[in-house]
Amino acid sequence: MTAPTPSAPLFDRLVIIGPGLIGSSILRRAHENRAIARELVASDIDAGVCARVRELGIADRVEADPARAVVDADCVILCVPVGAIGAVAAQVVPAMKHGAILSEVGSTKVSVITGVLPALASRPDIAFVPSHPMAGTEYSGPDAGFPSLFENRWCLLTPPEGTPPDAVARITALWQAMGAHIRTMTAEHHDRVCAIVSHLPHLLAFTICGTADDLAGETRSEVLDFAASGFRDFTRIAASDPTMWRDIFLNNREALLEMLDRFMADAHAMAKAIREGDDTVIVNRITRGRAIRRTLIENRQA
Ligand SMILES: NC(=O)c1ccc[n+]([C@@H]2O[C@H](COP(=O)([O-])OP(=O)(O)OC[C@H]3O[C@@H](n4cnc5c(N)ncnc54)[C@H](O)[C@@H]3O)[C@@H](O)[C@H]2O)c1
Ligand SMILES: O=C(O)C(=O)C[C@]1(C(=O)O)C=C[C@@H](O)C=C1
Repeated sequence: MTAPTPSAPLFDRLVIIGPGLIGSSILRRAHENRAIARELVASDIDAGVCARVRELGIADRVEADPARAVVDADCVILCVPVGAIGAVAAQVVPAMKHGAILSEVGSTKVSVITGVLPALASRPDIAFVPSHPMAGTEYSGPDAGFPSLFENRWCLLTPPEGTPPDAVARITALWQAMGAHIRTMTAEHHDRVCAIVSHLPHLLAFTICGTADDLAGETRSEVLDFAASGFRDFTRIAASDPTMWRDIFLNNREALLEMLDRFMADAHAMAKAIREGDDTVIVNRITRGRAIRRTLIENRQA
């Protein structure tokens, strides 16, 4: 009796451009589970990041030149800030092999897809499958990543119309191997959803920290020293990377401003209720917030 042949890995060569928090987490998981890719290659614009990824031993090969890194890859995932994705796609696409898959993990989608499409115009053989893992932390860089980052988290796919279903199925399998659950949607819907559940909360956190800090400066008082856990929860989010968040805000401008307008209208309604002593409006608003938190906790436990 012959031993069963182990099934081939999902990808022969998987390339991560930008092995920071997200890219290095993908590498770590794929390094642990060799059914994901036979060979892992990483490339970064920052020589220090390349050196650190070599030290960490989470890629089989590290290339400073992204065009060299992607040669013969089955799948290339761009894990760079949103504002750099289009330019990096233009650098790597001409060097990609026939029939390979290009993916990216940007936090916004409409402008990212618009930015990548020109690079693909002369390469109809390359399938493009944008993805967005709804997982992260306030830390960045290759040391911040960890293999379980995507476990039990959503990963949103926004394949443009006409993307070959086989490529979507392979990127789905990749994220499932990362431990994520998949949802497919249009880029426009993605950007509106992320504007309210991710981008606006970050905007509020950056702003409230700035307001409190200004107040401390103006009154020369120690307001921030007394911050208890409520304010500290905001400061965790506000500690996120400035380049990443500048790019997200500027690249999801319309949806973010729409959600900000809605939020400001609701905040004004709350201010009016407080001014007028309308306890029904106040209590209703707080009760809704509490119910949302409880539902999230129950769903995560399920
Ligand atoms: N941090 C999160 O919570 C989170 C979650 C989901 C998606 N994302 C998205 O993932 C992407 C990466 O985010 P991150 O948190 O891993 O960032 P990060 O800063 O940890 O890593 C980004 C890496 O990209 C490199 N880079 C930047 N420009 C480059 C270029 N032109 N060519 C090659 N490398 C380049 C940087 O040197 C860095 O090593 C962003 O698009 C972000 O919007 C982030
Ligand atoms: O947990 C965090 O610190 C995050 O900011 C992660 C978070 C989010 O807002 O939930 C941030 C940006 C992403 O595009 C996806 C996830």
